[in-house]
Amino acid sequence: MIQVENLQKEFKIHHINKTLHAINDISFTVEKGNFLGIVGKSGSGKSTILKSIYGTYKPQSGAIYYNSESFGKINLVCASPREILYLRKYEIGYVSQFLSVMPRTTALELVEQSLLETGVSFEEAHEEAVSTLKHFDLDESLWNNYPNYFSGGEKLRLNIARAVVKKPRLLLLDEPTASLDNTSKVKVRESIEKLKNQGTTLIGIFHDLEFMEGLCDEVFTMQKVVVNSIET
Ligand SMILES: Nc1ncnc2c1ncn2[C@@H]1O[C@H](COP(=O)(O)OP(=O)(O)OP(=O)(O)O)[C@@H](O)[C@H]1O
Repeated sequence: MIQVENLQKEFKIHHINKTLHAINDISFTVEKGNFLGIVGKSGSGKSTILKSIYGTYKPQSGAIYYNSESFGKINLVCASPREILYLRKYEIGYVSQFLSVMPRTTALELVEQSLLETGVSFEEAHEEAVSTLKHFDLDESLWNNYPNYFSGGEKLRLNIARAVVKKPRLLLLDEPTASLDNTSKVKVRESIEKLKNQGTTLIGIFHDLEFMEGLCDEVFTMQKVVVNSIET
């Protein structure tokens, strides 16, 4: 489903005149329906990999071949912004610890919108949104509130609900359980298992290794980067 080949991403830090090598020569493959866990020290480049797959970052070299339902085999490193937007809408989901909210949009509307943009009817979007929010135990009194002032855990559960409701083909998880209590973590785990059973391919970063136990099919360990910045 995903084949990452010799991926390299660097950032130019202009004010200190340095180039920072975030990831260097990363290669791995994820088969359809499998879950790859990425582990490694803080700053080793785990999020950079996920953001490169999601099209947020453009790597300097290497390739990310994704087996798309609509486009066939596509190299995400060279994909056009239009293709990336299409894939984000219909095929690839991303969950981070942070929720990006839309002004004057309630929690329920955010989850509904996620489905509406794929072309389903309002009734279907509403029904699915309600059952997903219930599944993640987001208190019903919050559904019609704006999420700006939600707690960290509430935002996170909403963020996960938004991605999961679409049942994406590929789901990228960037520490989605970071600020959750144990009960919520179990809910997330259940959803991941359900998605896996439905054939979703997953790549996830978790600091909580216990959480990954028995969930991942494979684990990719980032090597410690000894020197990752050079003068330019
Ligand atoms: N947009 C950016 N601009 C400049 N440097 C960046 C940017 N994004 C990431 N980096 C740098 O790239 C390196 C890798 O960051 P990344 O967030 O991928 O690491 P990580 O392994 O996910 O870390 P953590 O576990 O702490 O979240 C870090 O040194 C970080 O400072």
